[in-house]
Amino acid sequence: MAAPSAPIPVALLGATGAVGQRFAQLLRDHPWFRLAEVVASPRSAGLPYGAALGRPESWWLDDEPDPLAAVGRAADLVLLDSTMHLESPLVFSALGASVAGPIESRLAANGHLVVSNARSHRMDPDVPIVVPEVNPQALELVHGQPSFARGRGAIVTNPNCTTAGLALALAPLREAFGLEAVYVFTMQALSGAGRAGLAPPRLANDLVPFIAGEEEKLLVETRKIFGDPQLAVGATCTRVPVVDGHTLVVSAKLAREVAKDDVVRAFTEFTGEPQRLGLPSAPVAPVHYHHEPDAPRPSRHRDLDRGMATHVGRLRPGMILDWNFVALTHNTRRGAAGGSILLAELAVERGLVGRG
Ligand SMILES: NC(=O)C1=CN([C@@H]2O[C@H](COP(=O)(O)OP(=O)(O)OC[C@H]3O[C@@H](n4cnc5c(N)ncnc54)[C@H](OP(=O)(O)O)[C@@H]3O)[C@@H](O)[C@H]2O)C=CC1
Ligand SMILES: N[C@@H](CC(=O)OP(=O)(O)O)C(=O)O
Repeated sequence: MAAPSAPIPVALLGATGAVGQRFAQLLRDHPWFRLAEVVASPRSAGLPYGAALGRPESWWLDDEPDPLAAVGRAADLVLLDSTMHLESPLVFSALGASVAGPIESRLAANGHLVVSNARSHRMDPDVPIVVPEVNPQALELVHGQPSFARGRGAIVTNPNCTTAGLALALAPLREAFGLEAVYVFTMQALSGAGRAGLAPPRLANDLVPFIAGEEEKLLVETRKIFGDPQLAVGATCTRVPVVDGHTLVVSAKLAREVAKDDVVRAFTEFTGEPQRLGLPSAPVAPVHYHHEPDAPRPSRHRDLDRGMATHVGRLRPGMILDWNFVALTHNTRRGAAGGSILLAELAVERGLVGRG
């Protein structure tokens, strides 16, 4: 498709949080979108965005230490309160789930397409959870949303950051061989817990073998993305002292017997609609297969292909389920802000932005 004739103005809710800052960084030079409105809590509203980001313990992107350079011209925008009227047709939400639900619903009713990272609406029957390479057809669900049917806006979501990486790693196997059951053990980065995880004192020389609600979300969101309510998905989720990048140890039972070469080929040949359409944030390959014995590792692999791919390695036959492997995904790029921006590009391509 042709790029929009002029950049589309976008609003960003939760602009000061860990995911919001990643959005602003990724939007700085985006060819289709221009960050025009930034929204945060009442404690930040009224401040220039750059000044809010410069407050002590306010900047969370370890890979770009200067907030003003990271967000560019958006530093001059004044932070709005979430009750204020927004002009932008496209709204990205990086709000905490405790406040996101009603704010996102009101904006959709007012004609905005809301692309949300929050879990608040993910499991609503008429709200799609979309991983653009895996289930782009799910965008059709918006036609069932009352606001959309009235010619107004809609809500679309990307999954939980762990689910996003799991779905990308499983999709090639499911597509090529069929998938019957999955067990996943996760080692999740500190940035997954937002500023609560990144603020000092950071977890060190320790791990936390529990993340509230995460194992349940992995089950229900994976089933919804694959449209398979029977899929068996077991999980144990842990927090480890890595800043960015969720690492998953996956065991998968396939619907038929296959050789290792076939599995590797399924990973390496997997591609999707973002690649076919040449969307600006699409990774060259959604899944990168690594042959080195100690790959993938967060520090070496999470940023490859702009942090938008899932990295798979250590593939070997399993004693309990058919195949074991390790999958790594950048949680605030592909798992959050980058995944949302890719989804918004797909929504633009489908004509879902600017109806209201
Ligand atoms: N971190 C990750 O890897 C992932 C996170 N998510 C989801 O993304 C969302 C954001 O996460 P994260 O950035 O980590 O969270 P943070 O806690 O770092 O940031 C929360 C943001 O919400 C704003 N906010 C809080 N209360 C209000 C309010 N009443 N009105 C308007 N804005 C408000 C905060 O503004 P202020 O600074 O003014 O308080 C801040 O900008 C969450 O729903 C999370 O579950 C999803 C996938 C991955
Ligand atoms: N729970 C994830 C991040 C997150 O916020 O997930 P969700 O958007 O599903 O609440 C983590 O801790 O790494």
